[in-house]
Amino acid sequence: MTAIRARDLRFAYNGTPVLDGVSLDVPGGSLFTIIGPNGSGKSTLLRLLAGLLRPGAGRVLLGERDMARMTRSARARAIAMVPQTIPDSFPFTVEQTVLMARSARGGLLGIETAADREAARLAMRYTGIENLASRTLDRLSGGERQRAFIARAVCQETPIMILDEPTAALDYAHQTQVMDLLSRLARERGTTVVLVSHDLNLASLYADTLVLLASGRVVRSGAPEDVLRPEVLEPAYGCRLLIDTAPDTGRPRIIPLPGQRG
Ligand SMILES: Nc1ncnc2c1ncn2[C@@H]1O[C@H](COP(=O)(O)OP(=O)(O)OP(=O)(O)O)[C@@H](O)[C@H]1O
Repeated sequence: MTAIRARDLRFAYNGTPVLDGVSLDVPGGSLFTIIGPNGSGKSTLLRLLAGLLRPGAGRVLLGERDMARMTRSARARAIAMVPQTIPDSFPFTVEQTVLMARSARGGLLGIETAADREAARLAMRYTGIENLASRTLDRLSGGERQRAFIARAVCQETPIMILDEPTAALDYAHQTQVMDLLSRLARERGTTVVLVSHDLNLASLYADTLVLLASGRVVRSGAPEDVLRPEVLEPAYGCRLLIDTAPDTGRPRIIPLPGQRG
């Protein structure tokens, strides 16, 4: 089943084109990763898929529903979004932040039910931040703050979760913890997870489907071994890459080489 269908999406900021006819199908209950060089339009594409931006042309369909016709609250019940930049001056505790997800689902802010608090507790446990529940976000490290926002998205209990570089501020242990968690959400709850990542090795390990974007167009999409190939990646990124197969996982392993591509 296809959870999200994008058809010929075009988008420009103040007349400068950024997406130039992007079409993709995101399979339901899978982990879908968008990769590509800086400025290729990945965050813009995510914001269109989340309904936070309107395409200049083209359509986004959630199942059979046209995103352009959905109300804001219908979108909030369908999609949870974890943004790329997480504010560092955020005067709320971790628990309050996570509970905000319930008002996105239609509850009232500040009037949480026991079920809301239980959902928040579970989301914090899932993301390993239960012990930080009463700390305010401005007193957390970048990685802890990132996990608090992921917990908020988990607590929203939506069928679709969209995350912009969710592992960017995390050390190796927390990168794998977050990616294991997102994989579990896809396998156990059937959540459709769409994310942007610059970490091609993590993408190789965890993505069911990869899409490579360059200059606002889809260059290649498919299984990691079909996309993570030197002849595909090197022209897109403009650098040299050594790609082999990792002996223990059998997945493509990507090592950047010094110097630019000729
Ligand atoms: N609000 C904005 N106003 C004008 N131009 C923008 C805006 N946001 C992004 N852009 C431009 O659109 C292009 C695509 O940006 P986008 O953030 O979608 O790329 P990206 O692939 O996510 O980049 P990165 O990997 O660096 O995060 C860039 O050239 C960027 O400068």
